[in-house]
Amino acid sequence: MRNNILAGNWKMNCDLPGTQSLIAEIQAEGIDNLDCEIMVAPSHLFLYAAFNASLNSPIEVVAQNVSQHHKGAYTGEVSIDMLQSVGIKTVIIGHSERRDIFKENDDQLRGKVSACIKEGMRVIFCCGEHLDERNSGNHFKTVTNQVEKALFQLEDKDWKQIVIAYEPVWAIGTGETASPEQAQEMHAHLRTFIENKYGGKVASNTSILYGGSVKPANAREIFAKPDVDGGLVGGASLDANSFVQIARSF
Ligand SMILES: O=C[C@H](O)COP(=O)(O)O
Repeated sequence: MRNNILAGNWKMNCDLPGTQSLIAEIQAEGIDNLDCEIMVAPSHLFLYAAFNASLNSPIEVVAQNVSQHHKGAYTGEVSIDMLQSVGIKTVIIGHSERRDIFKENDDQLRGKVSACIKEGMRVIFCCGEHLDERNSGNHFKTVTNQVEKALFQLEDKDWKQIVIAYEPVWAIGTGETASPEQAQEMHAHLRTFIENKYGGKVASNTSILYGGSVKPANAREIFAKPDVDGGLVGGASLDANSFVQIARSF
């Protein structure tokens, strides 16, 4: 049985006081009886503070990225072991900003996913097409390729640690949301793609989140779709009231 999940990706926003106060504001909105897991992804620098601020609440603090290397001469990188040592159990991998701006490729993402799974981390794996890929009718192929290249080395049992986030790049931070029908169509396509490789049990137990300009006004309609199991939210996650409104939209 798969879970509903709402994850807030804070990207490169919020300093230390801002991180602590945003967590306190989310808690103050009243989040004890939500019908979803609730996660926030602050900057690496403030993960430990965020982890401490979230203790005794349903909020899980997760990381925005991780190195595929375990230790050594990788200036500026953060390892799985470092994340785990400050209480982090889940990491976002393959966000389109990591792919497009920082040129992370399928091989690196596959390495990151494999390393995380081996070390017991949960992974929120992002995939999504650019506008030209959708306009040329290649969006299904683009997205299934991303999933195949980074995830299809995994064994059946590993999928308990995988969450997928479908984020059409043209809908990220643009105010332009995929319609609920477009989201459902891609999520169903992905689930069938996973089923063809791993079988119905793995496919039906994998949470698939939608990301791209999710806000309180559109969340309920998107989350109502049968193959949409929640959201990965950027901009609207930086406002506690909006974020919790979205969390109440399941
Ligand atoms: O990780 C989150 C996505 O990039 C969506 O961002 P957004 O909600 O600001 O469009």
